[in-house]
Amino acid sequence: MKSSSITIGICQLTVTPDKALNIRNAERMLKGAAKEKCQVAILPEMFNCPYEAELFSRYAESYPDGDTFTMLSQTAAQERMVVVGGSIPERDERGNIYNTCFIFDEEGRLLGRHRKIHLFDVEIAGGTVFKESNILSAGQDITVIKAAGLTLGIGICYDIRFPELSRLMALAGAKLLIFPGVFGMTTGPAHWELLMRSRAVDNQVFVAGAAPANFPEALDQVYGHSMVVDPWGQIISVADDKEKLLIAEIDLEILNKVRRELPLLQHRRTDVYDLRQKM
Ligand SMILES: O=C(O)CCC(=O)C(=O)O
Repeated sequence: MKSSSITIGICQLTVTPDKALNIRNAERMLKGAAKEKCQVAILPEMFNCPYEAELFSRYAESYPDGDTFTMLSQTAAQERMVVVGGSIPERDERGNIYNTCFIFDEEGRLLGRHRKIHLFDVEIAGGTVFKESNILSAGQDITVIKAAGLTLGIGICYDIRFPELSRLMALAGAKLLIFPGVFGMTTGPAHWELLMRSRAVDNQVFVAGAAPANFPEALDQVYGHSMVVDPWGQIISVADDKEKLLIAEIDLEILNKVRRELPLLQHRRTDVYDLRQKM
């Protein structure tokens, strides 16, 4: 492996109604990623809880208490690997519930936390109907952190549809954007790959999308297709809808080459338009 690159692993696991089983599965796949020498392992959105709004409150945990946090932190420390904990329902001290990604470093310490900013409130005729804001509160912060010698930007699922967010993360130095996400069978086949590749090309960054595997007995079928895209917009690794550990190499030489040859970010006309983070 080159010194300019790191290996990441996406754990595309099956999420069942059994929370304890989901946590054990996540631990098993994280350990599998460590065996493959991944420096960063990534779990999907809501990996401890089926994606059903009524269940979020029942499966929620308050940091630092809870079986999910304990497993994430211990596994990160035991395997000396950064763990990007997909997301879980998180309850704050006032009882609000967020869709939150917790990130742990190689010592098992909490590195950062991303609360999903854009809530998925949609009504697609003949397809998906969902109103996350009935149950969830929205995050207010943009999450860019340094881990494993790399700057990471984290968004969750619907967050990927908002190019401003990805651009702000890229401008803050993120070289790998990570989106745990559960796209269903309405928007998944139409938009998942398109969005991953668009954000990669827009910002000349690597993009990793971490989805759960499809669980045939689930109420709603999910699309799966975890993938990693390079800064040229090429898919370098992709799963189908089955359980899989997806490995990819993030080589910053590729990113630097793309940015050198096609200096998109330098060509922005900030004298004509501007984009600012508010808080
Ligand atoms: O944007 C989409 O099509 C899917 C988003 C979603 O399922 C979510 O944010 O939970």
